[in-house]
Amino acid sequence: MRQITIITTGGTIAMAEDEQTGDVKPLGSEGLKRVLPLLSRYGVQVNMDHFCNLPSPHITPQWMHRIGQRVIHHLSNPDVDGVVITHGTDTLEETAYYLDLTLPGDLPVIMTGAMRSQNELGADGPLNLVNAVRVASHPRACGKGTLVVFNDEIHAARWVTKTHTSNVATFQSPSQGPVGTITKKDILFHQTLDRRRVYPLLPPVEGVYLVKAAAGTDDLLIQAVLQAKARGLVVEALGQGNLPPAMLPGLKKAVESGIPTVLVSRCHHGFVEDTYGYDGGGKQLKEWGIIFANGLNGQKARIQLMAALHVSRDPARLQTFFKEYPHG
Ligand SMILES: NC(=O)C[C@H](N)C(=O)O
Repeated sequence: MRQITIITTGGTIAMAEDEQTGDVKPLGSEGLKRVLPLLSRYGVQVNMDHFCNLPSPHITPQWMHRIGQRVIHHLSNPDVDGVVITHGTDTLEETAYYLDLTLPGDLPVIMTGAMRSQNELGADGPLNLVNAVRVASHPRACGKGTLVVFNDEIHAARWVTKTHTSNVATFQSPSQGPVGTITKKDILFHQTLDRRRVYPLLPPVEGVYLVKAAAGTDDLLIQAVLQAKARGLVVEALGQGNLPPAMLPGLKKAVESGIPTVLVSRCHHGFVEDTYGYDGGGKQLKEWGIIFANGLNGQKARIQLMAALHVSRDPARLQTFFKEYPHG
């Protein structure tokens, strides 16, 4: 029998709907135990660690670090073959990516959750949990970094994102597609994944801000970031990595005052590049020393910067980190 530990952290998978009001509220993960006997047919034995019970908008980077330490604690037990983490879906991709960047070792670490709470019609938590445990106990899940199992699909932490507010097929990897599929009888991996960089498992550096560009936006929010003496800045730019000119004065000041600044695109596919030579175009931003992230979305680039700042604050070095671990 393979042995898998489930670490529960909360989210809708640990919630129930109030029959009077319809509000969905935290309940606890005890109800999930009901599905565990199903797993013996797959030759898996499961232990549960009820670690915390938070809606995922309450998960902070500090919590991500605590979850990472908990994973290491369980994986250091030689009898444990893999870990499943249940988590709210709203910030699941950020925790998954943090763990992907920081956890050493090759044993499977699988994250899952639910879009419908435990007593809602068509609740997806039980199936997602059983599937996640099946993947965690599969030898081919080793060495792939943190994976997200949801709605019969397996996604890489580096590519997956929440795409729908309520649909059970919310987790998608827009640029690459899923890395695997779960059928009733089988687990099929159809993409290879290699991990390139592992940052130290330290509490993520606080004070890294994410600012989004839109048509005509100015530098008001960047000025606030400057005043806050931020440790880092991620700017979600337009298209291939271009900004409205009114954002530039604050941005230039941020770069000149040594705040490591990372550029991503608000597009779901593709890379930011120094293509355009007009005012605010990517060429100018590259010349200023802004770090270009390869196909990462804004929230994940922020997580990577929070982890990478433990290793270096030098924009040129950080640029190599963001390049050598491509995501698009
Ligand atoms: N489906 C969910 O888990 C959403 C919930 N708001 C959470 O992230 O905790």
